[in-house]
Amino acid sequence: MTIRQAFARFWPLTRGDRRWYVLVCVCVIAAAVCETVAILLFGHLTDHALEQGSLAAFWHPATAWLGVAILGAIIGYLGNSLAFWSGERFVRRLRAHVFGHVQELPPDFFQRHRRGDLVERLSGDVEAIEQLVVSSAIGVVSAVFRIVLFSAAAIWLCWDLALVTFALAPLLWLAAKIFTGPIRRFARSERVADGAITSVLEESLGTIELTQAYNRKPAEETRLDREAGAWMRASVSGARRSELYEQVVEVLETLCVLGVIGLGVWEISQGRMTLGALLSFAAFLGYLYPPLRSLGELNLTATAATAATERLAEILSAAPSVTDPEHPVELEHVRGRVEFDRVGFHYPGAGTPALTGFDLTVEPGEFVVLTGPSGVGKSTIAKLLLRFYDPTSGQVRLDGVPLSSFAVRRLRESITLLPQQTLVLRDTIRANVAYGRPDATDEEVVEAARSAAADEFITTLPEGYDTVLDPSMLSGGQLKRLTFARALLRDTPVLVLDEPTAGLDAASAHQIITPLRALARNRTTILITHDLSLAQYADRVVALSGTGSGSDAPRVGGRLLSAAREL
Ligand SMILES: Nc1ncnc2c1ncn2[C@@H]1O[C@H](COP(=O)(O)OP(=O)(O)OP(=O)(O)O)[C@@H](O)[C@H]1O
Repeated sequence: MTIRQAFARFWPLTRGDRRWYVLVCVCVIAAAVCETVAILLFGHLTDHALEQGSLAAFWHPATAWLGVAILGAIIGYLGNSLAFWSGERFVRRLRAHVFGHVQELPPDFFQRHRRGDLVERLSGDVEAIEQLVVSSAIGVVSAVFRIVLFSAAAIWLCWDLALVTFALAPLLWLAAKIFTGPIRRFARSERVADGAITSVLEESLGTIELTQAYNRKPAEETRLDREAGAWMRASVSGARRSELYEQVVEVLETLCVLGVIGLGVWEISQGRMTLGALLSFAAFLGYLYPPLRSLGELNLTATAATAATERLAEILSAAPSVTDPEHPVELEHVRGRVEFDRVGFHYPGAGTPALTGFDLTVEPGEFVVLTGPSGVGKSTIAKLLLRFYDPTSGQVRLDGVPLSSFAVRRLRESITLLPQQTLVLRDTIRANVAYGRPDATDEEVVEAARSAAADEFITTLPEGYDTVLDPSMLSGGQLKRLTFARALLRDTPVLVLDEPTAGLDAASAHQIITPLRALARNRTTILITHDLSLAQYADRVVALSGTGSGSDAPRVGGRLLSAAREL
């Protein structure tokens, strides 16, 4: 991606803030004008006060110089503060934009990308793009204006000396051009290595018990060291190139200063120039080189930022797997009839289908246990019902209407999923229970917790419902009951539970039976499990065969009495 493409990709996000950038540019220009006036006053002071030794000639230009310096300082302060503020605003907006997009992406996207790398893209890469889109853009305007202003003043003072100075500019550009390619390469490697380091740290800290129990400390350290080595090589090589560039520029500048002084001495000896004019000219040179140099450096910064741009653009180009229809069907009074009609599904990029020709109808209020061998597609059925994906063939319907006819948000308001993993937040117990219904009253939260048999252990915690949850302070069964309370509070007509007893010992699994039945009461419930002891509570058991199609297990009086035997 070129700088121009990278800039064009993210510039539209600055809409609404551009007036602030214009104001920053105005401040930068005003500050440069103040500097120019100050330098001219310095020349005047040299010729009229210093050379003549006249104190009377000192006061007037000195007062004016001080006034201009104070004005320049105020404008500089306002401009720089505003530039910083608007840059950070852009970072915030860009991060929110990418984060909003990431939240709509399907589960397989998160399986393909390491979480640490995504975190790095949302933090470091976002800031690098700010450098390109806001700071560099303002920097270019500022540098160009200063160059024009100081050049005009230098030409006005002494045009032949100015020509010597300008002869150097193409050399500076050439140097920047030579160094751009390698610096960009190293910047890209550094960004990738940053992501890899965050991933290793995140994975390693997440599995710390496994690491300790299996004595894998040295292996984990080697893993981090490998990524850190790649990062260090890229970082040091990039810094070396940048430093070399700086030094080359220094030498070029010295060359030019010597040329100017030599020529200036000759001009003074010929009586064509005063000492004040030469000193002013040298001061303009001092002011002219930083913006000239910063143009080259901005090119390098922007080049380095394109690596970050590519990484964020990759996220933004990943499309959500489902979208809302143009005219969504309104969902009111959902009864909860769920139908899978000849459903086939292929995960993006997978070689074999996860489901083929799957049929299942669950009547409103029915409690169905879904079982079958591992990998047969049970969790996939839950994902299709929540519309994380649309089926590749066939249809999933709710109350007879295809799921794709509903707005995704509204559909998910009617279905509650309890995923296999017990997901809790580091927040209060109250906030955890009310996660699916933040507007619930305290009474409703307590009521849900009571029905889920969670109230009994919550009230023994030091601060009851206000205790900030640390998952290690509760048992697996208690955490599960907490998520049941969360689901109860949502009170949706359809409920999907994915392996609620997975990871629980027999005693904990037994503890969740009563809350589970409370949860399933009066709503369409699909319970995915390998644990056939749960089958006795269901109206029906559906066993998925290896081909992915469903078959109803025999029922006795509407209730399966010995599920294990029948299956
Ligand atoms: N994101 C994915 N990309 C590609 N293939 C996938 C993805 N997720 C699941 N699969 C595959 O789809 C098939 C069905 O997976 P699914 O998780 O639905 O099975 P399951 O019956 O729930 O298994 P288990 O009982 O072990 O949880 C499996 O072969 C699995 O490897």
